[in-house]
Amino acid sequence: MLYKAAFDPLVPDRIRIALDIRFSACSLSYGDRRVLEPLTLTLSEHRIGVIGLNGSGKSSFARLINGLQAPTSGTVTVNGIDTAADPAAAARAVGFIFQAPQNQVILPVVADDIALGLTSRGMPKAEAQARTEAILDRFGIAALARRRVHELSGGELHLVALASVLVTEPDLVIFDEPTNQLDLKNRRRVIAAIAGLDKPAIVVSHDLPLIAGFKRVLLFHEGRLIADGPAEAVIRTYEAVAAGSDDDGAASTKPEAAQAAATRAEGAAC
Ligand SMILES: Nc1ncnc2c1ncn2[C@@H]1O[C@H](COP(=O)(O)OP(=O)(O)OP(=O)(O)O)[C@@H](O)[C@H]1O
Repeated sequence: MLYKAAFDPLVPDRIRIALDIRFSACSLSYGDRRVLEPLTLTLSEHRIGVIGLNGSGKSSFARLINGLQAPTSGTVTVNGIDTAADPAAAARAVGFIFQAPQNQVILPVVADDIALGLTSRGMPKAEAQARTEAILDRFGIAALARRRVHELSGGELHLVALASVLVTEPDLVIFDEPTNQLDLKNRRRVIAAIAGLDKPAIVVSHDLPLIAGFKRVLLFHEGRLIADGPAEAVIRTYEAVAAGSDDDGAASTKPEAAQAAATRAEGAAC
């Protein structure tokens, strides 16, 4: 089988955590450049994939969800939190694993960095240390506790970043290109960690096998959501969009390709 589902169907619905993300006429511009067209949608699935060509607006969309980016117009709420009105609450509710996880590390030693996320929220040091040990155990990376972060491999770093986000018990985790630049072994470790998550996750990725099997995948093209539905149908649409694009990956100069793809996706998403 070409695409293997990262989503674990064995996680029963009843232990899944509720998720309610609402975009209401939300748009985003950088200066006078519009990068996301007005978008209204509700997300509640346990696993949501976000795909699209380079520069299509995927990361911008993801950053709106945890308040890293405020909308230019409209609103985004996550479990009732308005992300622009209360970005600190949004950041607590939504853990974000960046494309380059080394950028989210503050302290040089792994365990100290993970514990910092707890002590900075007022947790006593002893409890923070105990929780840090527990999460390192859970990811099978206890041996990394006293290692220096800058010495870690890419895959180890992703797992440490995931541990540092999950230890704070967010309602939702967003992964921005979690398998980017990983070798096969580390890619598998990261995919297994995502599959084993008992929390909702949004996965932004060019790694199509990673999101295959997700019930909900969003396809962005030139700042527009052009397909929204089960992975298989949306991936087919994406392949059509990519085929209609220029060789250098820039957006297509043939709008009919995207238009045709979008029309097909509408049917698929129903
Ligand atoms: N801080 C910023 N200031 C100005 N323009 C930005 C900024 N961040 C992103 N952009 C632009 O917004 C557009 C969408 O970028 P975004 O990072 O959301 O795309 P993406 O789909 O995640 O791309 P990729 O797959 O390459 O990571 C791009 O044209 C990008 O250059």
